[in-house]
Amino acid sequence: MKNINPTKTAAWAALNEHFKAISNVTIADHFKADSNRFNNFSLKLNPDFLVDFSKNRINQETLNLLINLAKETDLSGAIESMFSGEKINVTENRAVLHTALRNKSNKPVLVDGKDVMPEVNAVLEKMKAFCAKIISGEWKGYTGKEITDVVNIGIGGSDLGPCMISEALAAYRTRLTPHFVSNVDGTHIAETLKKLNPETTLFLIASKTFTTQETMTNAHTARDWFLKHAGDKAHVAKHFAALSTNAKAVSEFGIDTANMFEFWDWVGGRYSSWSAIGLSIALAVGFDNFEKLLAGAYEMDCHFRNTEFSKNIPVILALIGIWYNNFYKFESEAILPYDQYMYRFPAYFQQGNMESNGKYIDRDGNKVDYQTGPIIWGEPGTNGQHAFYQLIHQGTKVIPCDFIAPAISHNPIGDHHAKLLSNFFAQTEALAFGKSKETVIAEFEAKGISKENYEKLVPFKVFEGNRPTNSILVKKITPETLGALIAMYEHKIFTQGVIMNIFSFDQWGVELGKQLAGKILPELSCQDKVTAHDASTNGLINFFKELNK
Ligand SMILES: O=P(O)(O)OC[C@H]1O[C@](O)(CO)[C@@H](O)[C@@H]1O
Repeated sequence: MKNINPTKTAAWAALNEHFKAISNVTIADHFKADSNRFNNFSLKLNPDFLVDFSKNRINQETLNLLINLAKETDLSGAIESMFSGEKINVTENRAVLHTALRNKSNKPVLVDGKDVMPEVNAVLEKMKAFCAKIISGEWKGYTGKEITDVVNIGIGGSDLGPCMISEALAAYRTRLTPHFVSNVDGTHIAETLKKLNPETTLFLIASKTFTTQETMTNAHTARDWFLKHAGDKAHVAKHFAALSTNAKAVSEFGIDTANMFEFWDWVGGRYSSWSAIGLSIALAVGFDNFEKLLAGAYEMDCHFRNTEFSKNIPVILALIGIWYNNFYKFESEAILPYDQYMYRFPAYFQQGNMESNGKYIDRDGNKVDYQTGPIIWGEPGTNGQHAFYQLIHQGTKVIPCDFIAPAISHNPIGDHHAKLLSNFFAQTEALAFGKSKETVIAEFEAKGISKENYEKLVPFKVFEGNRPTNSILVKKITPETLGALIAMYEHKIFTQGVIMNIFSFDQWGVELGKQLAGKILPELSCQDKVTAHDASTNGLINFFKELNK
């Protein structure tokens, strides 16, 4: 990958000029100027997957200049570097190959001259066989009963993806009930264990490193709870499996490596749901559906790798994001799924995006003087409408939003879905076009309300509009569609990282907190007052100790 400061490119200078010329042009103006705007500013991955990006503050010139930026920063070269297994995660000296995990072409992908596909396929086969045994009930617990509940113990990428995907595909559930424990707060595991019978529970300890404090603490608590009931350590083999890259730590924990599902250091934690980390997904929705998820992601991978930038969905979404973050200085983006099953999708991409691109050091080790990753947040519609949309419509901050919806519901009850989707369509229309003063007045007058009674209310009821959105409308949230949607955001994040000249696949920013927590932990149980920190931290720790006396 070439290290190019995006702000030093000719495209950036041209974008600056273009921004001055266009910043007062509204989304409504853009629609007036182009009667074919919907067709010109929307793309399809396939007949069932549409991305409409017409309700943005862009025109064709904006896109052309942004595409020049992608070309000048060698996005094409970076895409090939990633897919072909180059060690683009430089600070950890690793390749970045989540795409190999769903490489349905099975064409070789080389890391250090070795094809990774045989290993990938072997683990998939092992997962398939394991799922078949557990789901069919052939696998029995220590008292001879079938497994009924699967508890994934992991955190971050070893939790958010498995949980989000298992929930998003809940309509495809097998007979197994999945549970997810992540927080080191003892409440999380305690409340989960209350619902479980040790005789019929399978624990999956999901940790790339198998050293993460939260996960190992929860795993030990789960094992203690299990052994309290089962007694004999030999029974652990029937009830614990590990998903990890660290075979040594797995066997030290007491899990038979026959029950270990391996992945590799070239799979980033937040990109690992496609690997053995996805075992809880495969158990929850069936291995065939897990494979369909991979196939959907592969379709998006092929689109991303082979499509020219002007028609490339993740690239266009990434460029629009850069445009807002850097030129308009809009700081956050909301992801708003109009699908209750997808309620964890925003949280998933909070990690996906913010852990990948929340960085102020560029690939040359210098501090950047431009914006890198945005703040990502969101909730499912329509709940968000009754919570924070007020600010999106009339606040002083502009928040570009992605609206995501399926045309067909898994639960077609009465007119629920029509109501849901009418809101989905209405919101992006309202955000883009708003409501003028004239319309507000006309509405009052149509109701026969006198000017004297409505006059003071008018400013509060005006919506200035011009609030940007993307709409992603798919036929149904199937495993394939979900796989494609996830891969779409992954590649958007990758594209932004490449252009912003940062390393998207490390996460050094999580280390300091872990390091300090390690120092503080023994201080919490010692008798003496602590004095080693700043006045605030000392004060807080000492007050905590007092409260615990
Ligand atoms: O899978 P592991 O090694 O337990 O790590 C869990 C999570 O911790 C992090 O390393 C940092 O919080 C994430 O990147 C990762 O997803």
